[in-house]
Parts: sequence; structure tokens; C-alpha cells
Amino acid sequence: MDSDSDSDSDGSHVSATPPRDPVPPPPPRISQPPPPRQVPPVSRKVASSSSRSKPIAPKQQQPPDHSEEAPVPSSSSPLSPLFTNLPFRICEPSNLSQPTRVSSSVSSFYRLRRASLTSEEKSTPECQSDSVNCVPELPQVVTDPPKPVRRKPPNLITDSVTSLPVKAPVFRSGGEGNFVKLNLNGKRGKKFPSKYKGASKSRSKFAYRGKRYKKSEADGGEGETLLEEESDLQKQREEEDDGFISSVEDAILAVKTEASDENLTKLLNLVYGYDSFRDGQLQAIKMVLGGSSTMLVLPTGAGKSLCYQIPAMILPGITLVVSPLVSLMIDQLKHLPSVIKGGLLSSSQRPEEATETLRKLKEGIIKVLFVSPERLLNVEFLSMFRMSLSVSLLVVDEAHCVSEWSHNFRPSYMRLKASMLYSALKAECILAMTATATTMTLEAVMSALEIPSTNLIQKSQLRDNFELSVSLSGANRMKDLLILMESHPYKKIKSIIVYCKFQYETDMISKYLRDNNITAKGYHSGLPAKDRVRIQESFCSNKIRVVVATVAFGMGLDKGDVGAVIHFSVPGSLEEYVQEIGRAGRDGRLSYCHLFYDADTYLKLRSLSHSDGVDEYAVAKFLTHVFSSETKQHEKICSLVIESASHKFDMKEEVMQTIMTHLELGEVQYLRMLPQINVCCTLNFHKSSPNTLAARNTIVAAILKKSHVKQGLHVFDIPAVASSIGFATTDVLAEIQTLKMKGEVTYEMKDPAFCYTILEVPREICSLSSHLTKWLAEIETCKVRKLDIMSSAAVAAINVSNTSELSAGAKQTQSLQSRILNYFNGDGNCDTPSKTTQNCSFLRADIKVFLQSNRQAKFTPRAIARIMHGVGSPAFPNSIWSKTHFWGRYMSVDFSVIMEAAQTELLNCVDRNAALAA
Ligand SMILES: Nc1ncnc2c1ncn2[C@@H]1O[C@H](COP(=O)(O)OP(=O)(O)OP(=O)(O)O)[C@@H](O)[C@H]1O
Repeated sequence: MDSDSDSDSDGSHVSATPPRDPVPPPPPRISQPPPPRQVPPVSRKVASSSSRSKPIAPKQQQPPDHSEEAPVPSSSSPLSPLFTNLPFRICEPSNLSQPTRVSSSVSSFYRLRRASLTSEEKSTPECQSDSVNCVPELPQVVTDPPKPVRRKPPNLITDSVTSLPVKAPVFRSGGEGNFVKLNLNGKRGKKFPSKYKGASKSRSKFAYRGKRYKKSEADGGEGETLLEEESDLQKQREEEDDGFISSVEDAILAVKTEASDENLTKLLNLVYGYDSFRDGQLQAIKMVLGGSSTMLVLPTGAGKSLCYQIPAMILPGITLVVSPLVSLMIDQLKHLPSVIKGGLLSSSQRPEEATETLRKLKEGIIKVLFVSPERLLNVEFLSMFRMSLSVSLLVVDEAHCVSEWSHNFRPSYMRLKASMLYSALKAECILAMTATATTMTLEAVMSALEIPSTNLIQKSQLRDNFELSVSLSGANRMKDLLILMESHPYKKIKSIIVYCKFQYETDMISKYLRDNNITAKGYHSGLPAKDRVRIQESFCSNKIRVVVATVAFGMGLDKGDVGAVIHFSVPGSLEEYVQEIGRAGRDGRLSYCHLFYDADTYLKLRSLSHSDGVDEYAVAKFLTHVFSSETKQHEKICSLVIESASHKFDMKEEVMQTIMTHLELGEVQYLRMLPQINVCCTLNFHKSSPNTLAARNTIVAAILKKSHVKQGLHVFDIPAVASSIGFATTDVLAEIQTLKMKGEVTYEMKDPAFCYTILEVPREICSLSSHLTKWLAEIETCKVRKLDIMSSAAVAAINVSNTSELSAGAKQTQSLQSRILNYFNGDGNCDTPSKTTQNCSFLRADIKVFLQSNRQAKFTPRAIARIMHGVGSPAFPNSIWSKTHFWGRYMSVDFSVIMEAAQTELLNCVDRNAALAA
């Protein structure tokens, strides 16, 4: 497989349908519809009065830190044998402190999971023996778990990295299992019995009698008596739950009357079982309850979700949560406390599921709705809010995605401009949340969402329970990984994530680990959704010790006892690094994060950073096509077939989407984007004749007019049909679907396309394309710089381990921590010298030979530079061009240097051809 083509850039392809619950949810018990709005008496000055919250500092250029800089070691440099430079503290287990026990009242959770199974499911062998197999594949759209979950784990995560060196290690034996919500063991119940000790009297009684009942029934004994007892217990349980719900209602009412610390803490304790809020949580909740839009920056695993869940219980209207990944939404939906009814809407859902969610939303059953940015601003969705629903709070999760200067910019997030959100959704308040944003990113996000600089709550972006280490690696990286995993402390850690860059690596490494008796599975976005769910759940229930994954795994993963995160390759940025190590130590205990630094991989990733770059004339050609003469009619629905356009303009789909979104949301609104659909439809009429149907159906009549007949089938363009009768493309699609249900037609769709209508034609395509190209070039440069900064931090940590008195582990942790904190507190733009070469004597000669041997192709300087860097593009795919002798040969030479040389050689070539022709 080609390495760059299967790189998981960000996991955005991850999509899965939410799990379907085996039993239909009981009707909601919390008062519905939502009570009338009562604004709690919270001071709106909360943010400014807090000593911790601070306004965004003005942009600061980080001084270059050359003292720790080192030349990138060549991959051919000899490897230090058996990790002589491994920075771990090697201690005998006897010297280590005992694992911190986290008390967790899990019996109610177990009961909840059991209760949600039908009796047949409870008795299936899978359910008895393998909880993973019991996990439904298709998640249910609306959560309505039958029983409340009450847990009481401690508040372990501290707020900031203040004291260095790192805390004394708390030895992780791994025997405690998973203390957090993703634990699905509850289905099987085998791992929990010892924990029932701490459960309430009535619950342990229930668990015990349940067993007795089964046993005596099997014996053919006193079934009836036991049935009575069981029904008594059922009643008792219901009374208990009614009591619980009314206590929650009372606590909610108390907060509505006065949103005091005490009342909020009572509610927290009742619903979540936690004794206190973590740093930043209370402040954020009060801000939101007071109606102030807020930017919340807390480290990974600090409990950001709670900052919208609690307000959602209090505020009268709906809380909308925008998330970048469907898998993330599913996880968050699953983890809502039972007293909050949740739902999900995403573009990957089946229409019936979406309809059901919309119905529940209208009926007031759903209080928290997770929605993708694409869905959020679609016309149908918006009209529903305009007509009947009120949005009390709009949450932008992973808010850094709004900014093009973040590591994970999403064009669809550009749609979340505050002006649109306030006017289209009438959202009363916005809460933007992230764990990883530089000052520059925060400024961009807050400006887009119109959050005042005084409303920033920002804590340290790094937890202090990581031991961070880096070692130099190379051709023997897999062996190095195995040695690491067999050495202390890794060999005792029960839950480990290994991050790598390419999909093929996940399979290769997991197989290698399995061959060496380590239970491991590969995970990447190319796997079927069903397999991904299964792997994640096996990992969460500790059936798999190691998951070897691309970036597609882990965002939002809340498994408390992940004890180590290992980076098989250097991450693309410090943000990515912090997000990924953030999967470890969420239970507050010391966790270990090791990074294998390999210069070849760094160069390869640097080359890949150029795969989104575009040239001005390509952008101009693209714009000319978008605004071509056929598309200019007012209200005409235009379409751009993605695959052919991508090939024609040599632009990746995401780049075209970024440009289109900019044309919609930039200073001038040139166009309006419509839902992306397959535009080419081939229709086969079965029952009635086409003309009979057309006589009573406007859409069919339009289809007959606009289609051509090929082998008896009608082939047509959906936007063309829709435009001709002034309908939306979705109306045409819905009608075809209805006809199919009636047995009238069958159809096939192809050619996914961007659909849009033109609002204004740009007066000067040239200046617009120049502006767009400059902007895209800045994004490209920003991406490369982020990688350089990450690489430089890793190299500095390797070098620093030989230069001071501290132990290697502590020195490296300290070095990486300070780099990370400086980076996030500055504008993220530290001056890091590039590690690529600026000149190469044979480059021009090689380009010349390359051009001569490929006369038939139409190259651009960028296309040549990509080939020399071993990066495929839509018009020059790896499958064909990786066969050339020059593929990836100049990876170590700066991309712009190759582009320049290619430009000169291409001009020489044109001159030579002209001379020959003359
Ligand atoms: N006050 C608290 N006391 C104890 N545990 C808490 C508290 N608040 C949240 N938690 C727990 O912390 C864990 C992490 O919470 P959450 O998933 O919201 O983190 P996050 O900040 O969104 O992390 P990430 O950015 O990595 O997704 C959850 O298991 C949650 O229940």
C-alpha cells in the first residue's frame, strides 16, 4: 500500500452509526417539556473576577532556542544499542509505592447494563463469555438508559503543570481494571464482584437474590416465591430510582433559584458522584448559566464535558453540541448521565434515524443534541429551530478546528461563525472548548465565535502526571518497540496505545506484537465501522492490552487506566502529541509516554505536509470553472463532480472544499453551499409507464425532460432536474426514494459532487485566486512549521538527557513540558530552523532527465516537486508515479528549492521545443 495515500490525516473519515439499544427506552421521567426559562442569579462578572482567567496575551514571537537544538540525526547513524539512551527510571517494583486505589461504586453500572439486555441476550453464550460481542453494532440515536448511574471516583486530576520535576511515580499494576465509563464489563459482570463490597445494602441484596432465583429455577424448586421476591425487589428499585430522580429535580430547582457553589456541588455529587469540581469547571458552568459566551481551555481528561452537561440540566432550551467526529459524538452520547436525554444527528445517519431524532427533538424529549457542523447549518435543520425550538447553549467541542492555524482545521467548522449561529439558530450562549490551542489559534476561534477576550478560562494545557521520554530510533524501530514494552515500567502496564502514522503500520506492528505474545490489535479509519467499535470496546474492557492505531483512534476516548502511550513516529505537531498522550493517565496516576524519533519518518511527514499545496493558476482555473457561464443563472443549482474536478485541477477534495467554503463564508458571499449528493442518477421504471407517472408527478415529468435514455434506462443529472422545476435536490431524491418504496422504480446513483448556487460572480477572478492562494500557502507553511517545532522539541529532549544532573526521565519530561507550555502560551510560531537541505548539485540534471523521459505528461513545478518528494496527488497518483526512478529521491531537499529548479527546467524545455519547432 502506498504510504502517503493511507495516512490517517485526522480521523475525519471515521463514521459510524450510533449503537442501537437492545431494549427500547422507557418514556422520559424528568419533567417534559422543559420548564420555562429561569435565569439563575449568576453574576456575569465571573470571568473577570477570577484570578485564574486571563485575557489572550498579544502575539509574542518565541525567541529561538538554539541552545537545545541539534542537527537531525541521520537515519543511517548507528543506533544506540538496547536503549542506552532510554530515559526511564528503572526501579525495582518493591521500591515503588502501591497503586492508588480508586474507589468506584460500580454495582449500579453493572445493574444498568444487565437491565438493558433482554432475557434472551442475557443467556446467550456471547453475553456470558464475551461482552464485546454483546455490544450492539448500531448505536441507538437517543440515549435513555433505564437506570441512573452513580459513581463516586475521586477528583484526581490536578489543574496545571506547576512544579517540576515530575511527581513521584505511583506504580500502576494494571490490575484494577477500568474505572471510567467506557467499561463495558458490566454486561458480563465477571470483573466486578469484589467491588460490590462498597455498594449499598439494597443493591448487594438484589445481586444476591438474582442469582438465587436463577439457581432455584434451574433446580425446578420454589420458582413462584422467588418470583414474588423478585417483583418486590423491582418495586424497591423503582422506588429508589423515583427517589433519585426527585432528588435530582430538587437539586436542579435549587440551582435555578441560586446557582451557588454549594448548590452546584450538590447537583454534581448527586448526578455524577463526585465530591468537588475540578479546576475551571465551576467557573465555566457559572459563566454559561449567566449567559456569557465562554472559551474554555482545559487539559485532556480534565472534564470539559461536564461543563455543558450541568448547564444542560438547568437551562430551559436545548443544548447543541457540535463535534468534528461521528465516533466522538457517539462516545459523548453514551456517556451522558441518565438524567440527561441525548440524541445525535450526523450526515452519515440513515434517514429513518434522523427522522426519529428530529421527532424526539420536537417533542422535547431530547435535551442535549450532538450534531455535525454540516448538519447544523443545513436549511431544514435551521428552519426547525427558527419555528419552534430554542437553543439555550451551543457548544463547540474541539473548537480549535475553527481556526486554520490549528493542527486540525476543518473547513466545515468555518461555518460556525457566531453571526450565523446567533442569527440562524438564535443561540443564547456559546461555549467553545479545547485542550490544544496556541494563542494564535485561540484568538482566531474567539474572534470567529465572537467570544470577548475577558471570557477566556484557560488552565495549563498539560497534565502533570506524565513521564515523557524520547529515544532515537531507525530501521529497527519495531524491535526497539518490543524491547521497550518488555522493559520496566511498560511490561507491567495493562493498557497501552501505540500511535503510528500510516495504516499499513498498524497491521504490521500489531501482528509483530502478537507474534511476541502481546495481545494487540491494529486500528485505523480504513477498517469497517463495526470492527472499529469492536476493537475499541475490547480495549476498554481490557481484553486487548495494546491498540496500535493511527490518529483515528482516541479522540475523546475516556478510559481511565491507559498507562502508556507510545509514539512509533513523530507526531505532526505538539498539539497532536498532547492530544494523543492525553489518552493516558486519565485516572490521575502517573503514566508513561515514549516517542521514537526517526529522522526518515520526519522527512516523509514533512514531504506529506506539501500535499495540500496549490498554485495560483490552478486556483484561477478552478474558480473559472465554478463560476462558468452555465452556472451563472440565479438560483440554478450547480454541481462539481468531486473526482473529475480533483483530477482536472490536481487538487485534493479537502482543498476544493476549503476554497468553496471560503467562497461561501469569506468577506463576500459568492455562493451558497447545498448538501453534497451523488448527482448522476440512472432510473429504471417498473410498474407504470414513464409517461403515465409523469402525468401525475411533476418531478417525474421533469426527469423525462432532462434525461437521456440509455439501454432503456433514464440517465439524468439531479441538480439539473431540481433547478428546472425550482425544487431542492433533496426533494428530488426524496421523491425517487418514495417511488422506489412503491415499487415503481429502481435506481442507481453515482458521482458525489459539491452542490451550490451562485449568489455573486466575482468581478476579478485573478485577484480572488491570488488572495486564496496566499491564504492556502500560509496554511501549508503553518503545517510544516508545526512539524518542525514538534521535531525540534523531540531532538532537544534527546540531547538534554546527557546534559544535567537529573535522571534521564525527569530531564526529558522537563524539557518536553517546557517546550509544550512555551508553545501553547506563545503564538505557536517559534522560530525553528528547517532540517531540509537548501541545495543539491544533481537536482537540475535529474529534473531534466525526468522531463525528457516523460515528455507526454503535462507537469507543473509543484507536480515535479511532489514526485521528487514521493508525494502523490490526484493527477499524479502514487500508483503510477511511484514507479519512476526519481520518486522520493529528493525528500531531504527543501520543497520550494525543487519547485524553483523545476520551474527553470520546464521553461528551458519550452524554449528547446520552440527552437526545434522553428
Ligand atoms: N469533578 C470531577 N471529579 C472527578 N472526575 C471528573 C470530574 N469531572 C469530570 N470527571 C471525569 O473525568 C473524565 C474525563 O472527562 P471528559 O471526558 O469530559 O474530559 P475532557 O476534558 O473532555 O477530555 P478530552 O479533551 O481528552 O476529551 C470523565 O471520566 C469524567 O467523568
